[in-house]
Amino acid sequence: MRAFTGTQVREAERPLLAAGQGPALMRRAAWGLAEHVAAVLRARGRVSGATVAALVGTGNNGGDALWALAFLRRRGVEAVAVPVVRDDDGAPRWHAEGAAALRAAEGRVADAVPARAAVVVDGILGTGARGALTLPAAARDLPAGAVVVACDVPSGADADTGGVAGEVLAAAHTVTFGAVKTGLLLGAGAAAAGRVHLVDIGLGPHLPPEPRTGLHGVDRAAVRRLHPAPAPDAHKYTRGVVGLAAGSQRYPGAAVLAVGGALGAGAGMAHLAGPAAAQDLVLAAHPAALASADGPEPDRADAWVVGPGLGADAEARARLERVLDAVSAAGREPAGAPAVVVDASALELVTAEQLTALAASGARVVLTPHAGEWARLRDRLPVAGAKDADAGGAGELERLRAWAAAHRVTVLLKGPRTLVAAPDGEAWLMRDGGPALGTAGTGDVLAGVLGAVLAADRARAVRAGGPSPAAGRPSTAALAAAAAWLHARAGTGPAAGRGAVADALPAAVGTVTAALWWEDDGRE
Ligand SMILES: NC(=O)C1=CN([C@@H]2O[C@H](COP(=O)(O)OP(=O)(O)OC[C@H]3O[C@@H](n4cnc5c(N)ncnc54)[C@H](O)[C@@H]3O)[C@@H](O)[C@H]2O)[C@@H](O)CC1
Ligand SMILES: Nc1ncnc2c1ncn2[C@@H]1O[C@H](COP(=O)(O)OP(=O)(O)O)[C@@H](O)[C@H]1O
Repeated sequence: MRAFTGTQVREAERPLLAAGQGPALMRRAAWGLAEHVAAVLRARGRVSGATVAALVGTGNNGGDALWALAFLRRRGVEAVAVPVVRDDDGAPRWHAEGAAALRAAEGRVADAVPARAAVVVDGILGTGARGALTLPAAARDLPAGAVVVACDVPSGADADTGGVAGEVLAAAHTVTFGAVKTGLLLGAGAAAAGRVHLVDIGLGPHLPPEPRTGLHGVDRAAVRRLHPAPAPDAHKYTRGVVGLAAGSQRYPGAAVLAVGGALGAGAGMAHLAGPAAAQDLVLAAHPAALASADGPEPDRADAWVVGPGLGADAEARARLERVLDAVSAAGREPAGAPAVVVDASALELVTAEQLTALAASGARVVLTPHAGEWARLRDRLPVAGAKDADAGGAGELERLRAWAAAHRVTVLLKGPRTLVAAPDGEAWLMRDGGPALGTAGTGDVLAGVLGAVLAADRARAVRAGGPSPAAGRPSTAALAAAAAWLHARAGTGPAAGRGAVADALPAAVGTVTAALWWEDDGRE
């Protein structure tokens, strides 16, 4: 699934409208809307005899709602249209053909939503909305039991950004046309949209094809492609070696969690570079891991994870520098630079110059801040267009894109939903997971999972004859989204265990990864 801004969808519609297909598109959209409303009615009892009211605005969004009422009327529904704008002479200001269709179907017009309405369709505003909305009186006093179904976009939400500048009419369902709008997935718009249903109206061939436009969604099929099962002749080095500069005397546990994440996601080898306290704990928890002061030889690591539990002292800084040196040294070798995950403490330490050097080395670089780390990164390493703080939504996506582009790194922003943006603008949204993951240490596991996914990709590329990120290799942003999906699934599935989620998470990642890789291969 890929989501597009309302503006991109309007662009895609333009040639079809110019070719006179507007009315056909509208009827297709309205038919899909009517189908979903009928499904809501069926779930509540019956369709015929039920009352559906629509709040109808002045534009095509209102036109969709009027046509949908007309279709529903033909299925025995009592269809009531409530115009939200009237001209001085009292005549409703609305889509003339839609109104004619409703009249022909013997629908009614009223000034308020009847108390018996089982469903209220919100056809006030769609992608044509500009600026703040003040809800019309008829939208303020809806019957308590009525289910609100938004037509295309909840009125008041910006279809591009998910921002809500004024008031918004919250819906239980949004039936959207042509493509899912980014404003339905982000920020306040996502909260107001409820469940989103897509109706195909034939816009597909007209939507922008490039990966850097739109917002990609990640699912199981995508993750299977991005993090495939090891080849039958795989061995530990061809599956990917992850080096982890993690854990310190003060925070040794983070090393255990990060190494566990890497092993759970199927790394061929996970090798800790850390102090004795962290080494001991890691080996006690994961006998399969390696642990030493310096980690793998520079030419052995396919990916480095730096940061979990590193701390902020001079030693932490020196450990970060050692990893970055190893990466640039390896970048000069034929196999090319290993990937780097910059997480946790390393996000507080890394400098703009270091990011520039990493980008120049050709390494895949992913920074994994949570909201607090992200705010500090933007303060410490400011970028035009990434600074101003507004509430959530695609404003946030655009800031992420601007920052990623300026520093030429991929950024994975953690939180209740995970957003990934690449320097070229490619962006992914991962909405799996849940509050079960909101405990200390789960981010450390994610860093390890991401290290394993990136290491596997590099090892595959080296085996195939060259690590160049171009030709046929997945994008860094896609790999990061895949890692976030594995982590989220592990955190919410039955394998996650109860209570101390982070401790149980590496094993749960292993269960999810094994199911992803082996479940269809005919073995028990
Ligand atoms: N054009 C077409 O053929 C198609 C249109 N579609 C529908 O058309 C919608 C877009 O229609 P429109 O472009 O007519 O736009 P809208 O119906 O979203 O808005 C119509 C009018 O509302 C007013 N308005 C804008 N912002 C306002 C605010 N903040 N407060 C009060 N009034 C405001 C403006 O006068 C604007 O022109 C889509 O969301 C979709 O529902 C779909 O049926 C697909 C096909
Ligand atoms: N409410 C939530 N819903 C979904 N995912 C969540 C939620 N809260 C936290 N997470 C996920 O859990 C992880 C927490 O990471 P982080 O804040 O870095 O934890 P820590 O630093 O303690 O390891 C992230 O992957 C984040 O996306």
